Amino acid sequence: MSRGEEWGAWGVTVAHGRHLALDEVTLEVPAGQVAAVVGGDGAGKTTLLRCLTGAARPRSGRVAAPSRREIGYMPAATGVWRDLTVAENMEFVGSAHGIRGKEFQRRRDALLEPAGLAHVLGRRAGNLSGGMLHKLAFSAAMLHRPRLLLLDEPSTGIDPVSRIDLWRLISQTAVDGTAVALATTYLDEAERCATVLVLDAGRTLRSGTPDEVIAGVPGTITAVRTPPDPDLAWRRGRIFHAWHPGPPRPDEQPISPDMEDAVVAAAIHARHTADGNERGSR
Ligand SMILES: Nc1ncnc2c1ncn2[C@@H]1O[C@H](COP(=O)(O)OP(=O)(O)OP(=O)(O)O)[C@@H](O)[C@H]1O
Repeated sequence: MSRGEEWGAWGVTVAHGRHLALDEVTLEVPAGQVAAVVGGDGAGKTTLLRCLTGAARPRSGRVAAPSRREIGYMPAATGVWRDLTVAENMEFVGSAHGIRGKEFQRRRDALLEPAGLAHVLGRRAGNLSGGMLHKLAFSAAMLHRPRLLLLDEPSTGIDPVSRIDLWRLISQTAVDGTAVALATTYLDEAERCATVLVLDAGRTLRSGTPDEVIAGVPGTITAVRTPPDPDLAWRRGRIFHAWHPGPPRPDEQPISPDMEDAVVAAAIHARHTADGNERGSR
């Protein structure tokens, strides 16, 4: 695929029995960009990535993805073999893709050097730190130069410094022209992606650029010490942010929301609308 073409899923619905894991969801993944899929447990993030790999078959909708050999996939559990060394993990993946000899070594070194793993080739993966393990999984997923890279919660559970390292690798991969889609529960990570798709129980709550998602927050968000309604508020450090569906009241000073505010407010709004509950509009 050359730059400018686009992989993705358009209007896909995936059902498990009567349960809809995805309900007419669209995700576009252009080359050279990182597209984030965010949402809580069971939102449908993994199912959407699995649609792009061909492992999940939508009941309706359209998927455009390269062949499986041109997809890199890093599962949430990393997919690394813990009993194998770093070098053996890379060799195993390399042989599965038919990459051997000098070409393999060049590619392995080009990935492990920036990942900070070149000096631990002989260490068992099970003895790596969490951050190193995730960077090894990322390197293995990138070994065959995939056109589409899918990362399922790549930075969950790793320390903040490793998160920064991993993000440097992810950003460079997109800059080099790969199309990247990742599932994450970290909203600060979503904020730095080209596009964000916010899922909740298989439905699209919001999608667009981070600025569009933040600008699309309905109602009013304020900063308060004591929330008037705990169901419509969330903690931000030592204070709370509170949402209501109407315009700002005369005594209110609305805050400028960030991605976390936007996503939480969108989820509360969806619940509020589904309930037909007008508590917040007084
Ligand atoms: N094979 C399956 N059979 C039945 N239900 C499934 C199957 N796979 C996923 N689901 C259901 O589909 C919904 C979406 O799951 P999915 O794993 O895509 O969510 P997620 O956003 O990745 O969350 P998590 O991080 O918790 O996995 C959930 O309700 C889940 O229980």
